[in-house]
Amino acid sequence: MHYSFLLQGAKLFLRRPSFVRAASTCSRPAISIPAPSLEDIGSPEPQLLQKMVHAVSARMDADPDFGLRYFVPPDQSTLLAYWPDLKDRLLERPGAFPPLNSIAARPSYEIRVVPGKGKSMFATEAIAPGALIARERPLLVAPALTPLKYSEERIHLSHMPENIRDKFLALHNCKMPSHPRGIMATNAFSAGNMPGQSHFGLYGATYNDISRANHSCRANARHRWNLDMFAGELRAQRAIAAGEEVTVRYSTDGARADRQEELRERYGFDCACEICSLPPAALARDDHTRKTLDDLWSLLLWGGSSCVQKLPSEVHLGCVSLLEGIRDETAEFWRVHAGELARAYCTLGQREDAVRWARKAMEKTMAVTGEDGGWAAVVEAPERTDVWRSQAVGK
Ligand SMILES: C[S@@+](CC[C@H](N)C(=O)[O-])C[C@H]1O[C@@H](n2cnc3c(N)ncnc32)[C@H](O)[C@@H]1O
Repeated sequence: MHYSFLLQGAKLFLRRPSFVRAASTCSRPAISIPAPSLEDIGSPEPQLLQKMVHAVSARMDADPDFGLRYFVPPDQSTLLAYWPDLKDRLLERPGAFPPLNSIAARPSYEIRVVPGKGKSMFATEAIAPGALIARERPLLVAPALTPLKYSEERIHLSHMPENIRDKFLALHNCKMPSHPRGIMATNAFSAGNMPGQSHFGLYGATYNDISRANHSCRANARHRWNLDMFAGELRAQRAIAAGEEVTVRYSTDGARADRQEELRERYGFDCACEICSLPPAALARDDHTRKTLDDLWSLLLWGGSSCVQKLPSEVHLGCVSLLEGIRDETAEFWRVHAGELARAYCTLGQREDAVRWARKAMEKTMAVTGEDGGWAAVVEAPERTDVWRSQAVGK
């Protein structure tokens, strides 16, 4: 069975954490978490993916009406390849497919060629953490989890309006020219699950501009899918200087060797970012810290928000200390830990620290969700918010 699931920025499955006593090698505070037995929980891992693909394939083979369908909105701005039902569900939403001029944002980037990297995105002005860099209607939105025979690019292309087909074909293809989904495999970002669809509903979005953002293991920007606008957004994960390259992290993490292998295999390049170029001793520390943070993150995802809130504040301080030690700006990590620290300092009535962490939580939440998550009010006047002194101390 040939299938394809190749998306940037999509962590499909959690790796099983090998749990965590961290940081002793980088003279940071040690973290010791009372972990549930993850061996007991087990992990879905690849069998689940395969089962899902087989299920789609079997249903398609049994039911000729279950094939992919195509939709082009009146402004011809995009091609949506969808499973039956999705179009109606999408179009039922108020204001679905808003016209292009209503989603436009003033661009703060330009695309230039960099030798060895191809087309690349650069900031044309200073960009604040959490701020919008680009908002763009994709050229193509298509299911990410599809037996290959149903979703070759040439089939999508035959439905694509001419003006966007030329742009799509001009995108980089790091696979062999004959690869049936090479352009999508190189350029698609996750558009998440579409409404009303479960595992068949995972979609990928391919863009004219956003797909020009290159990878860095210390990315300064993050992609998110905005279903209401039927558009993708790039937001800054940290302050970006005018002239700096705008980078995203393709779906890779862990130690340098693992990242390098995945990037070479999936995207055909050797990463030479500032982290991959660290000298050996610093690299060993960085690898260890990233692995620790990834394991902890997997645990938090398994445990959900209640697990996050039960962790002692020292754990969040320890994580922040680890993140600062490796200068990692991953917004997902930061928004959880900074948010919990802001809550803790609100509980203690320590205004200065509460505001400091609330500002960080606000910036990172903006980068992830496009909204401030209520943290702007805490930054403004913590004592006027519900979170101030509201939680039991010593939870
Ligand atoms: C999504 S495209 C990014 C835009 C691409 N540079 C272009 O010219 O359209 C992914 C491809 O860009 C290149 N690329 C991305 N990040 C890179 C990096 N850090 N160093 C070198 N090449 C990179 C690789 O060829 C990769 O397959």
